[in-house]
Amino acid sequence: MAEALARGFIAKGVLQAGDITANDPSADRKKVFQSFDANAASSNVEVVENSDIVFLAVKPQFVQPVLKEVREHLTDRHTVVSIAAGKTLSSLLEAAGGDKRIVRVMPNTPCLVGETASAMCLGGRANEEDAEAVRKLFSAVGRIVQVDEKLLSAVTGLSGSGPAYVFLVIEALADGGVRAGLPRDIAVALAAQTVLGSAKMVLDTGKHPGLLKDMVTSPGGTTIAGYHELEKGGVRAGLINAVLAATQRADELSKL
Ligand SMILES: NC(=O)C1=CN([C@@H]2O[C@H](COP(=O)(O)OP(=O)(O)OC[C@H]3O[C@@H](n4cnc5c(N)ncnc54)[C@H](O)[C@@H]3O)[C@@H](O)[C@H]2O)C=CC1
Ligand SMILES: O=C(O)[C@@H]1CCC=N1
Repeated sequence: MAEALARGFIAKGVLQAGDITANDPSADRKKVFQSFDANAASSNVEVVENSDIVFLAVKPQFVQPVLKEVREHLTDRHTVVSIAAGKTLSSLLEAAGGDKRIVRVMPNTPCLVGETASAMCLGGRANEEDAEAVRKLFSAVGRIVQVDEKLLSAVTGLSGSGPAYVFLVIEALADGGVRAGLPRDIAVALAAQTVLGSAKMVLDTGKHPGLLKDMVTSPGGTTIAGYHELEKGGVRAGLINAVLAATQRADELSKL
């Protein structure tokens, strides 16, 4: 995620590569950052010393140890942004010290292509200036909304994890095309463009997705024949349950 965010911010010109300093215990991961001209640090403290906005993009179980490692170096200058699933503002503040400016963001991987769906909430002494700085970064790579922290697990279950569900849908649609005789590359391209175009119609028209579905569905036609199979297969309930299961898992992670 750190790489996807950094590459996205640079691609959209909201940061220069030289503005970014990253650390990772893995030498290979550091080389990835250097490959696009970001600075590699030799410690997390060095990252904090070189940055105004400090991103915490480690796995949830490493968030508290990393914050404790750098807390003495976090000053009034710093906005701390955690993207870790399930790590609450109160646990972040406890590890960082209560007087810090902390923002929780739940992004998703399409930030890499400038199309993230992200949500944020503010904690500690974080103020409107911090919110604006984070909004500026994430709006450059997609959309960001501000929500109450109690909704962040649901955001994680829907848009944080959601790209995986959509990739499954694209893969399965392409498999259907292959089963019906299309070459794989053409099937994947048509499936992905269909998802992209449909998503754009929802966002651009503001019309209810059910209404847009009805516009495709001719009486006695092809679409209703296919659509009936999706309902028989429980696709709708499967997607609802996926979001719910991931939301519950985010809640569980917040209690660990
Ligand atoms: N992958 C995704 O789609 C999303 C992930 N997230 C959150 O982002 C965070 C990172 O997830 P991923 O990027 O998927 O994981 P990842 O495992 O790909 O990246 C984490 C990186 O942290 C490094 N690391 C481990 N210990 C460290 C330390 N002490 N100091 C500095 N770096 C250290 C690891 O070597 C690794 O390169 C997680 O907390 C996850 O909940 C949030 C939204 C979406
Ligand atoms: O699977 C995960 O835990 C992370 C959080 C949201 C997306 N990926």
